[in-house]
Amino acid sequence: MNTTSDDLAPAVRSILDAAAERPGGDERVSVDARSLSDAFADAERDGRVPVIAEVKPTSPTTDGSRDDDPVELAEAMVAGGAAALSVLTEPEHFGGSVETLRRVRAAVDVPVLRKDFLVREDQLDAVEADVVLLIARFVGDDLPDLVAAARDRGFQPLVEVHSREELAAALAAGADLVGVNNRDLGKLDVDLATFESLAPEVPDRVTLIAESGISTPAEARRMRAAGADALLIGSAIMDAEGTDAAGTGGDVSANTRRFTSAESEGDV
Ligand SMILES: O=C(O)c1ccccc1NCC(=O)[C@H](O)[C@H](O)COP(=O)(O)O
Repeated sequence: MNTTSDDLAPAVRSILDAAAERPGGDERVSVDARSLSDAFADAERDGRVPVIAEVKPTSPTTDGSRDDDPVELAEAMVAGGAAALSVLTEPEHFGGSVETLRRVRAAVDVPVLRKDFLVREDQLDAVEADVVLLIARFVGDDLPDLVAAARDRGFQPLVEVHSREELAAALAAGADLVGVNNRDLGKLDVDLATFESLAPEVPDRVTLIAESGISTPAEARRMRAAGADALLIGSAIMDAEGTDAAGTGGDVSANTRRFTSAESEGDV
């Protein structure tokens, strides 16, 4: 595993350069985390597809941005049946912040994932969250130590992979929450077949999440049929393309409901 400039899209190289500079927290955090697997089980019991809805104001692959209050967006996602939320804390390329995550987590009672590009242990201490993302491709040989450091602080580490090699590294590091990212961070292409090819290699004991590129209820069903315990969905819920001049976009609650009800009778 390596992350040389050659094998990363320029936007992703820029994200990683910024991440390397970003400071950590002043004090070690200790989190009383809300259980992600309980939240998924609750959703299944209610007949909702377990969805982690992402508060993602913008991104390198999004035209424009949504400037609505992130807390209002988060509450609308929960009203739409989201089992959990993901909040970008990366400021320079995604319009996120640790303060946004703090406000969202205080306003909702579902688990909240901190979505960022963490590369050092001290960066775990920047803000409390229930789940933290560790991207196998970016942390390389530090993955086992970062998984342990996250757990020591009370976080549930979600290890993101995109290849067989990264999946093997995640399992060797003891990950029990794995996300398969359908987006190739080398080219930024999205291919849902990525999840379909890796899912059969994942042991049943692992909670498996399909990430990125899910844009219709039919695609949500496709990922579930391939073995996804839950789905991480950002762009299709934020619907930034539908934003007006004030940065206000489509109905996030209705957008979320399309996915959480994707397996309900009558849905097409
Ligand atoms: O979303 C991007 O443009 C992006 C670009 C470069 C690195 C990472 C990127 N996204 C991070 C994510 O993992 C997604 O925000 C998340 O999986 C949701 O994806 P989507 O539903 O396709 O918005």
